[in-house]
Amino acid sequence: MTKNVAVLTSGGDAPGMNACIRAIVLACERAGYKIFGYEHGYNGLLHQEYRLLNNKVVHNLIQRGGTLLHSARCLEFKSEESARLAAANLEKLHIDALLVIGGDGSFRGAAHLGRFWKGQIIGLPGTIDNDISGTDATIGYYTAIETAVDSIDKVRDTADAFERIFLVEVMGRHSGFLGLNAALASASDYVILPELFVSEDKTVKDIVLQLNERREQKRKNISYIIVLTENLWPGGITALAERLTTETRSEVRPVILGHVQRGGSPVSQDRLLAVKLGCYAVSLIAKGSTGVMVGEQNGEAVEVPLEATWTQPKLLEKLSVETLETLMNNRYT
Ligand SMILES: Nc1ncnc2c1ncn2[C@@H]1O[C@H](COP(=O)(O)OP(=O)(O)O)[C@@H](O)[C@H]1O
Ligand SMILES: O=P(O)(O)OC[C@H]1O[C@](O)(COP(=O)(O)O)[C@@H](O)[C@@H]1O
Repeated sequence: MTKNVAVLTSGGDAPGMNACIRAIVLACERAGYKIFGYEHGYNGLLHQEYRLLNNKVVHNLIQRGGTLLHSARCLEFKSEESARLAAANLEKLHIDALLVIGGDGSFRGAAHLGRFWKGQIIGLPGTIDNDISGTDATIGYYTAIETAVDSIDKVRDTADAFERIFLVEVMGRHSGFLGLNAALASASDYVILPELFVSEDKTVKDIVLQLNERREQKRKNISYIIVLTENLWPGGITALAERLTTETRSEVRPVILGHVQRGGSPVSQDRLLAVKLGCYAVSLIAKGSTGVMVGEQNGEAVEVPLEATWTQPKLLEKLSVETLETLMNNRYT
């Protein structure tokens, strides 16, 4: 049966969102569905800002960063009035199913809309933070690790040349996946993550202990790279850099990687996840699924209730944490 399907991207953009849009469009065409793209996240739903999508529009798109449909944060969407307006706009276009590519905030928005609209709603996890329960990885996460590792490798060159200590801030919002895996893959020396954080004093004491032990063993000046997850240190990276400068008796330079981590051509792991989840989400439309996010767990496609994506805790991988302790944070203890 022919259906009208709409897709939007919402919240922080992530590399691979375009690959996902492409897969959705091609899978919809194959199923005989008409496909609409709402622009600027939930703002597009409120202002009936959309375009028709087809295979020509998504040609040569899989490798491009950002999102063809643009993304946005739309605070007014949290109100009942906005959700009712969005529902009315979807009705006007006779949309049967809405696919939302975004993070946990976008899924809260999707669940909110679901209280006022009877169409099918399916979420697809798109965020560099990998902070969504119900899927092993999120679209954009692997590319962000690559970008952070590439940047830390460059910081290492100058750190080694000057035998300096660097403090590198990575994104992640309140989650340590990006920090943990970027630090491991770049052979950083210490990593500060929300999931393992005990206190400021303990962290500083640990770093000084590890650093001094390393200095003792090498019997010379050393370079040292500490990775810090954003939004964690009271007073921010500058406050920590100043404190470490005092306590290590060496100049500690802060570097914020920032939005660089959201850009770039998606690596193949993100493209693959994006196309698999895009096709799977479209296959669920005929089945009548709604109020779910699609994810990948141990190589299998899964549907999880939208609410579980933000209510269930997502734990760091045990093996990665153990490796971190051996090679980084507890290396000399
Ligand atoms: N509780 C909520 N109710 C309704 N809409 C929400 C809610 N939380 C977030 N949203 C919508 O989802 C958008 C994206 O959420 P945000 O948390 O900024 O990003 P992400 O989806 O990447 O986590 C918000 O700008 C808003 O439009
Ligand atoms: O671009 P903004 O609005 O400053 O948001 C920054 C935040 O967005 C992210 O890059 C992505 O987070 P979301 O995918 O949850 O939106 C976070 O890592 C970061 O904290």
